[in-house]
Amino acid sequence: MVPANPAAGAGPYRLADRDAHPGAKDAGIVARGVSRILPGAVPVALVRNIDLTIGKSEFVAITGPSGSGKSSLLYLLGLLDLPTTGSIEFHGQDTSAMDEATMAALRLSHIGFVFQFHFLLPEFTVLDNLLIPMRRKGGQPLDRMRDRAGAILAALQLDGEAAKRPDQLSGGQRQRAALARALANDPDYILADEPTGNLDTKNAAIVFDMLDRRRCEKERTVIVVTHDLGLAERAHRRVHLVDGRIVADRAA
Ligand SMILES: Nc1ncnc2c1ncn2[C@@H]1O[C@H](COP(=O)(O)OP(=O)(O)OP(=O)(O)O)[C@@H](O)[C@H]1O
Repeated sequence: MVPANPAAGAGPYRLADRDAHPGAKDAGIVARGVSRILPGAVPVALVRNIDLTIGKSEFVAITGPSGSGKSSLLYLLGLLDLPTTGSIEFHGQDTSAMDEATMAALRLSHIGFVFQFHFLLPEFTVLDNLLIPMRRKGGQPLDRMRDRAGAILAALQLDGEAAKRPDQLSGGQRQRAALARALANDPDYILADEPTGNLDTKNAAIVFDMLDRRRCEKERTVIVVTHDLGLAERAHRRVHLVDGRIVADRAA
């Protein structure tokens, strides 16, 4: 149930602009007949024959039972893994024939990925974890990068933790730091694997608000894999997987 005035916030999450769902008309990531099969004596199909179009400014939740292929699909959509059959089109470009360097450049500029296990670099501070991808992308002076990183951290209520290393943070702070890093290069697509998993209500609400604000204010696309019914209910579209196949794809 979504409050009539989302700003009133009836639950842990507030949705800023639920009715602005633009549908898939401005297609950004298109999966066509995508399967991912691990070879072996008994091949394992992670996802099977997926057709999916995700457009600009959508907030999509990928749901399904454990082992249904949600993370595998997210990795494929985020160009972190390659389909065994079928193709992924990204911004109108077929990625099948791209080399790894081109894919890496696309990821660096356009995709922010929040992993299920944060994968922050343990030997660097939180601030440096944001500055590293920024410097790899380049294009602006270090002072500007620092200001931007500081603003992202402040928006996620992490301004006091910038100089800490990941092992000095709480679980919720680490999860938020991982989201901050994913946002460092202001990606067009934010793909997050269980971004609110194991978070308390307050931390989950901070994460959700940040994701929804990016979508709303900057027309970014958000795709989350989640078991969190609260988060899934507030997405504009829910794609449900069972045994690696899409069994439901519904606008909320
Ligand atoms: N490298 C791998 N080798 C063998 N099996 C794998 C591998 N990666 C994933 N799988 C299997 O593929 C299936 C899909 O995995 P995936 O992680 O995509 O599911 P999921 O829906 O995200 O699960 P969860 O909700 O538990 O995170 C699972 O049965 C998993 O055990």
